[in-house]
Amino acid sequence: ARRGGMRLPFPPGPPADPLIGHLRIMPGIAVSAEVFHDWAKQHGDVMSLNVLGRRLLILSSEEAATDLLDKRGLKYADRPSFPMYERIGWKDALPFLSYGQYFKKTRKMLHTLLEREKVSAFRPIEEQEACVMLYNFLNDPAGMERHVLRYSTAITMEIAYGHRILSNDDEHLKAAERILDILLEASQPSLLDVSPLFENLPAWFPGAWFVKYIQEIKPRVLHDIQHPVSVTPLFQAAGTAKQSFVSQQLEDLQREDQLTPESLYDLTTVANQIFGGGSETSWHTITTFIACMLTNPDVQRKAQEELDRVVGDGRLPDFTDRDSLPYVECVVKETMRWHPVAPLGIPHKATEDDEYRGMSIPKGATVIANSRSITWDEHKFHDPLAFKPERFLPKPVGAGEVLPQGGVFGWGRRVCPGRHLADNMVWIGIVRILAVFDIGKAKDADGNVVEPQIEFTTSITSHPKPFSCDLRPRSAKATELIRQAYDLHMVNAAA
Ligand code: HEM
Repeated sequence: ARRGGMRLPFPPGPPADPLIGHLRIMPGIAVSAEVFHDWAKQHGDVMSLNVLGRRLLILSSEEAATDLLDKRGLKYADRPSFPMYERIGWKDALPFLSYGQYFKKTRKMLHTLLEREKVSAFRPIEEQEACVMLYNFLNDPAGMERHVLRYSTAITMEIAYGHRILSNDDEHLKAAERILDILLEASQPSLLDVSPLFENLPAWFPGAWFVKYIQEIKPRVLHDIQHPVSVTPLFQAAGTAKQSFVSQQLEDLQREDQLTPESLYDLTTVANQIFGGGSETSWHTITTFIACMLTNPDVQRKAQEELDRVVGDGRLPDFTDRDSLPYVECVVKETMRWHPVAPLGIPHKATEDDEYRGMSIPKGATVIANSRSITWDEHKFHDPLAFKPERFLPKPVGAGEVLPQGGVFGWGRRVCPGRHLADNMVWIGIVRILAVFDIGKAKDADGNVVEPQIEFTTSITSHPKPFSCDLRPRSAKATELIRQAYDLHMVNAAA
């Protein structure tokens, strides 16, 4: 961009090499959010990097991200290309789609299902699956990770496909778990980031690991996308299909005589976003919450005091209690602030030249809003690294701080379409765990307390590395409640 004949400067950044730019100092994806956060302290909340001639913009404040990605949403609605994700079978997955007709079509299909007013219809599924999670915690506390994964996967599977997960061995749980591994593996830098021409390298060529990887993983990925839809007509024919996004869409298409290979493909792709987008993210959030309770026992106690006071011990909390549980609400927010599921969000791309605060943003620049900086902004949050839910309570009881929604769910035209569903899934899961379980430190075989080490595995999303904890029902009454709720669920499941 130019002003008065003068070329505007690019936003500042760390010193660059004249030829390869910042390539040499670019951090790996696992630590990018932290490194960019540090750089921003020196170079400001709008930084730019040059990687082999490509411009990368890092926004490190809510203001900058809102000004560009929200207020000028159309200019930043595009995505850069994700060469590996596109080649392993996710080329039409909404998070990675370029802005255009197909994006608009699939986003609308998803939006229609997930609007704020519509998602309350899924509450019974969420409440039920929360009961299953509690029951699994009771019987197999060491398997906590898998039980949370089952919780989030079961909800999205039922909403998307009408498939009810009734066993810990259900194959869709493996598919959901696989997404975490694939996101990690396929986000490693590869020659494809430099040029698509490398796609044609022979698999034995040095550095061409991705050729074999794509060959191996793509059939798996495509199977995971197509399989749940391909079996739906069988369930429909047998009369056992539950109402779902897919069954509803299939019925509509059949009635309107619009069921074609293309419309079936679109439907399959969109349904996979509910499953792929929803199960991973809620799984990470609830596991992160458990890690935070382990390391912040005072917070846990305070939330439980509120629950005991408002709900008592005679029943499990449900959605009607939400407004009466302000501290629990803050715990959920603080979990999302303290460690956002997507530390760098998902990158956007500038579709035209732009200018901001007297600096030039060139067309084609990749634009990242660093959630880590935005939710740890010391101008907005006192003691930002500490886990302090009361920061969100109004003054004078709390600090009156506000959670930047964008730092959790993203921005503008690419804002997470599943955020209202996610909000419900995460809240009911967390509140029910708090109501009936004490999350404490585990003991080793010799009876010594294991001090928790909470670390994260990070690619585009971030998940706590395995940690041990002691999940203990809060009372005999709590155990009874869990059993009763589960029995009721099984009766309903059989119906
Ligand atoms: C705690 C749970 C969740 C978190 C923290 C989360 C976070 C995000 C973020 C940060 C983005 C990127 C936004 C941007 O580019 O600016 C995103 C996109 C997306 N999310 Fe979520 N999400 C969650 C749950 C869900 C659920 C439940 C679904 C589906 C049912 C979902 C589906 C999607 C899809 C399809 C996109 C891509 C949208 C696009 O590119 O236009 N997410 N999410």
